[in-house]
Amino acid sequence: MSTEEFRNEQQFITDLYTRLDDLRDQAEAAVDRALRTPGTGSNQGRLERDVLVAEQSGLLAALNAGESGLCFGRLVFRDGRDHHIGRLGIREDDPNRTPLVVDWRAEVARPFYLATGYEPMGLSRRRHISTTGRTVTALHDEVLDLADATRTGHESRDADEVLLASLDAARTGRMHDIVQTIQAEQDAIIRSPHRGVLVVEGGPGTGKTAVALHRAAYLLYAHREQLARRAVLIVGPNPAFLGYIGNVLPSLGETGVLLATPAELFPGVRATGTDTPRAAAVKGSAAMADALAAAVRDRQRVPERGEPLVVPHDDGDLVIDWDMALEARHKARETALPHNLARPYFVFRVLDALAEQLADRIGADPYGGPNFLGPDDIALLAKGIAANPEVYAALDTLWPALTPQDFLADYLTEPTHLPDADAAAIRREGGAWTPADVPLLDEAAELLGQDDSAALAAEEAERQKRIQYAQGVLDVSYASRTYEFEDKEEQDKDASEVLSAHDIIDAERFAERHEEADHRTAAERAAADRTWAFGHIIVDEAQELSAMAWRLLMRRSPTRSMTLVGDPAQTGDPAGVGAWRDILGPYVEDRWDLVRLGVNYRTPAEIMAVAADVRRETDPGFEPPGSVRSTGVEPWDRTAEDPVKEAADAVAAERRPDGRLAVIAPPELHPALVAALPDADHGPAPDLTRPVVLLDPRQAKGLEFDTVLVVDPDGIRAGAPHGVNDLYVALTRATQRLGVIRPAGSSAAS
Ligand SMILES: Nc1ncnc2c1ncn2[C@@H]1O[C@H](COP(=O)(O)OP(=O)(O)OP(=O)(O)O)[C@@H](O)[C@H]1O
Repeated sequence: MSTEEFRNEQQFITDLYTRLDDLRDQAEAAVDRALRTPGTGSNQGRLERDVLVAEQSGLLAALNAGESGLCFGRLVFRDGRDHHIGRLGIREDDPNRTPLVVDWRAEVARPFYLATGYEPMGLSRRRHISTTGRTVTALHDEVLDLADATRTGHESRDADEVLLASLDAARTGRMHDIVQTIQAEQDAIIRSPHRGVLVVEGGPGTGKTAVALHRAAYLLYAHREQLARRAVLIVGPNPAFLGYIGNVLPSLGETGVLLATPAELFPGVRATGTDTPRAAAVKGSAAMADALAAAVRDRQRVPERGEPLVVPHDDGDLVIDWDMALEARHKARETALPHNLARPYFVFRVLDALAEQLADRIGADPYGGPNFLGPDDIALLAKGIAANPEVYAALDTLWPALTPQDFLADYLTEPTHLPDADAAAIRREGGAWTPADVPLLDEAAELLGQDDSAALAAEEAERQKRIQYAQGVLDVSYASRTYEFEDKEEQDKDASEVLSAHDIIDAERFAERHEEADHRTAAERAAADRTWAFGHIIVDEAQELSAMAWRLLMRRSPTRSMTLVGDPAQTGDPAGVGAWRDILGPYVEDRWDLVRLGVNYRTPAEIMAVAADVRRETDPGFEPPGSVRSTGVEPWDRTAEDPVKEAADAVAAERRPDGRLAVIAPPELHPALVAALPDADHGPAPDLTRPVVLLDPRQAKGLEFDTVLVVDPDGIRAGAPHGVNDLYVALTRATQRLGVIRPAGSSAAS
């Protein structure tokens, strides 16, 4: 080992952290100063201060994120260029702002991930720098220019040493970033253009999630202006998964991303209920869109023929009959507006017709001459009708204003436009919203539209009040100017040249200037806005989404800038669509790209062989992704009279002081397992950082553990509707060891 090489690198790292500390101190001081500044009291002053605080806080978060593994690589080019690569770009405090360390996302850093001996990309040497805290622990050099005879003493025999060490490391219950070891096939996906739809398919452990998250970080770096304003949405299958991946982007210095499950995408609704698999499948099916559209039309009623609505009125009864309502409904529907927005057309049409009706009755000439009433009289009659609350009550029964929540709750009590069996599966009186209801609420919101005319009118009234107030302020200023300037003009003729507020601004603009600006981040605003259009959407475990959930997501992405990652072989959701063509066809036809990841970084070959056998039972030609490593540890498979006790014994034997163990079992076994495993965390959102957790196969999706015990695989396989897929998921979660426990009497251990 060349100690000099090591010392030099350590010195560089030490200096780099000193610079990081300086930058951090500066950012902290800037935030502190801004917060202490008393502010001018003006909104403009407050806004500037808030923007500064937000900017510096963001910078501080990024600098704090860089603390661990700040610099992890170095590129030495044949032409003498020499760059350190890190989580963040950091520059010297010199007039040229010389880069000290280059951000991994910069173009110049690319050879770190792509260069090979065959295609060295101008590199003479690539170095991986491993650190613990601020101390360099290892250097791994790869010589890419074979003509270069210089040796540092850190040349690696095995180019994948750093990757394998990272794959072998004990798990923590939280996903970590992979910036130090991104592989070439992954790099190509991470940096591919952000326009259009990109589908990333790959078997278990091929790094789909890792790639998706690094892609988000890359896009925010490469298109910061655009994406920071519109925000990036990352959709994951469940809250435990989002917790598992939640640290990766902050560790890369990115905080402006919204992570959500599809069930969280209707602001104001928390979906805490559960559906039967059958109900979830029906609610997720594309047929629901037509059923809901038809159900909304059903709410646009007309009286039965010969059974008109009669509304008592001062000037005589008003009669809303079949003809009148039908014609008004036709006109309203002709607008092609959503239900609530078309409603005023219906209402005004009926009001006009009623005014005519009354005029005909009151002003009719018994001798057949023209109506006695003039336009002004008829207008007066119309006004009287429009002021009659009973008229509105009648109109409400015909074309009610509806909220998505009221409409859907009502629809679910008596579902229509569905086959009887489907309707029976989703029929429900009250109860909490379920995840499968959320896309239906969104669909309903689209069909109904929001009649915000009342809100807009209130806002306009508020604005007028502000203008009046501002006018008052300007008048006072003008009045005082008269005296002030008259005095001054006496003494100083130039004083009349001085401009004052009223010279350059009118009341309306003055009022607007004093409106409160919205200071929330784009991600925060997006979370609260159902109609937000995201700059880019990344969907993990995309095969899980139902047709209705896709409709919701596509509405959030009018530009169709999306990255979808998934594996149809792991589909578990009852309504999961699976095939990409079926999912995407309706939205982008065939304008989408598909890339495949083919190397399994998680599951050792020994475990993958067991998992692949399960799939081959239904798909004999099945080929799993090749594992990048084997551990020499064979999975075990036991049959037990008491599988719960066996699981408890196995947990005691298998658990390690560091690392994480998961017991994955069908939900029916959970009560007994909870009792037998008092230490294991469990429930809807288990704490994955605990040494032992108990999960059902659906919860295990996307996660990984050092050791996995699968209890009752046949029970999992028998679960509806994608039992084989669920078992496949369960068997592919381990990075080191797998044990399978079968209750006696189930199929024999293989
Ligand atoms: N280039 C890499 N360097 C280091 N670790 C990697 C790399 N690529 C993937 N990994 C690791 O492999 C494991 C599996 O990755 P990931 O969870 O992204 O796979 P996946 O394809 O989403 O799997 P699944 O579909 O089974 O959920 C993770 O621990 C991840 O950190």
